[in-house]
Order: sequence, then C-alpha cells, then structure tokens
Amino acid sequence: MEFNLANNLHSLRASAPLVHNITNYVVMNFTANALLAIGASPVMSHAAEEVEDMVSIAGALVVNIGTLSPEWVKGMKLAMRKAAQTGKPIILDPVGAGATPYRNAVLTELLETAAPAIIRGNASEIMALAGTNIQTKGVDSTASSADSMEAAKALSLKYGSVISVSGETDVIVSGTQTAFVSNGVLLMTKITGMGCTASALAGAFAAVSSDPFHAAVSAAAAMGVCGELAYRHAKLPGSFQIAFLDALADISPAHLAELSKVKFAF
Ligand SMILES: Nc1ncnc2c1ncn2[C@@H]1O[C@H](COP(=O)(O)OP(=O)(O)OP(=O)(O)O)[C@@H](O)[C@H]1O
Ligand SMILES: Cc1ncsc1CCO
Ligand SMILES: [Mg+2]
Repeated sequence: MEFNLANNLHSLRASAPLVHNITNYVVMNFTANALLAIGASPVMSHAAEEVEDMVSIAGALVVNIGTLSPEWVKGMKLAMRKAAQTGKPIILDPVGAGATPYRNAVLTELLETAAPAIIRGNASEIMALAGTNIQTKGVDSTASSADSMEAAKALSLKYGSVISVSGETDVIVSGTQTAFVSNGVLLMTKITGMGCTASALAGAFAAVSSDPFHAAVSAAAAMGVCGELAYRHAKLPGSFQIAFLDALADISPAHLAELSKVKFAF
C-alpha cells in the first residue's frame, strides 16, 4: 500500500475515532486536547471495573506507563487483553523504561499480556526495552534515535510490533522496513508530554488504518510538522504549547503532506 499522509489525516478527521488512553497524570489534559485538535475523540479511563467495556467501543488503545502504580497496571493488562481479543490496535508508550527496575518489570508483564501494534518511545526507552544496558534519565533520553536502530529492529522482530523512536529524526521500524521523519523543532523537548502526544496521535491514526507502520509514520510527521508551524508563532514553551494545539487543528491534509519530510528505506 502506498503511503499517503494527506489521505491518512483525511480519514482520521472523517471518522473521528474514539481513542482509549490509559496515560499519566502529567499529560492527560494535553494529550486529550491534542487528540481533539487533530480530529479524534479521546477518553481517559483506567479503572479495572470499566476498561474492558471502554476499549470495546474504542478504535485504539494507548497505554502509557508514565505515572504507573499497581492498581493501574491491573487496568492496563485487562484493557490490553480485551483489545487483543477484539482486534483493536494497542500503542504502548514505555515512559521511563530503563530508569527503574519497577518500570522494566511492568513492561515485561505488559508485553507478555498482548503484543502492541506500535511501541513509541524515546531512544533510551527503546534501547532499555531491547535489553541494552542503559540508564534513562527519568523520562528523558540519554541516547539519540540513530543509536537505537539496532534495538528498534530487534524489538520489532521480537514482538512483531512497529517501533517508533522519537528524536531529532524520528525512526520508525517495522521488520525490514524503516522510515525517517526529519520534521520537528528542538523546543518540542522542552514541553512535557510531547512524546506522549506522539503516542496518542499514533493511536488515532492506527484506529483508522489497517497498516500500523503507516499510522506511526503519519503520527510522527504530524507532530513534527505541527511543531514547525507552531514555532513560526511562538518561540517560548508556554505559548508554543498552545500554538502547537492550534496547528494540529488548523493544518489541512494537503499542507501536512507538503511540509512533511519522510524517507523510506527497505
Ligand atoms: N532534537 C530534536 N529536534 C526536533 N524535534 C525533536 C527533537 N527531539 C525530539 N523531537 C520531537 O519531539 C517530540 C517528542 O519526542 P521526545 O523524544 O522528546 O519524546 P519523549 O522523550 O518520549 O517525551 P515525553 O516523555 O516528555 O513525552 C517528537 O515528535 C520528536 O520528533
Ligand atoms: C514528567 C513525567 N513524569 C512521569 S510521566 C511524565 C510526562 C512525560 O513523559
Ligand atoms: Mg516519553
């Protein structure tokens, strides 16, 4: 299937998919607003009592371990199992993988529960998940996406997942296919939860696409291009965050495709 970014954004807006997020306290508000801005319909829900019902009516499940605790892990596992049973794509954001043994252990459990369609993280997180001995600085990367290529390939083969690594250039790996997205601005690393937003958008694109590789590339491109557009209006973190939401809402499918810098390698 040919990659068509404009069509992918058009499809997203045409169906406004419900995206079920089990995400962290830090970014809940911002990622819900980002999903609304781009044209999806977000819901944040983590209680074990309801996650199976919620994921059953959603188009995709985004699991983000940013502020995890044992009660939440129960909800994550129930939701992931139900998503797998009902054919809903799962997007896993392994926030802080490689920072603490608890995070690493929970990630092992989640990956044993169900295979994600897409795993989206920064380079440290992806390398830690692949077993590279690396210490993530809390939630911030200590490596570049270029350093993580081998780890991303190994992980993709192990779980059959698309691996999306964010950084100056985003690298998206699916088996033997790789895509490089070179949009974005450095200021994006100074707003908390931009990576979590990239994962949430991957959920929205995956909900409307049968190809998780193309969904992950679309999300990375939308993030980067909207970051560049926001930077035209706002050069400091507070106003940039708002300008970024505006860009997600304002951009047309054709303009997104025109400004995107995506390269594929096979
Ligand atoms: N050096 C950079 N230059 C341009 N864009 C960048 C750079 N680093 C990251 N980005 C972009 O910023 C967004 C967030 O990526 P980042 O790697 O910071 O995620 P993260 O560490 O998971 O963030 P968080 O945990 O705060 O959500 C992505 O869209 C990515 O493309
Ligand atoms: C800062 C922070 N701490 C836990 S989750 C989170 C949001 C960015 O990943
Ligand atoms: Mg992150």
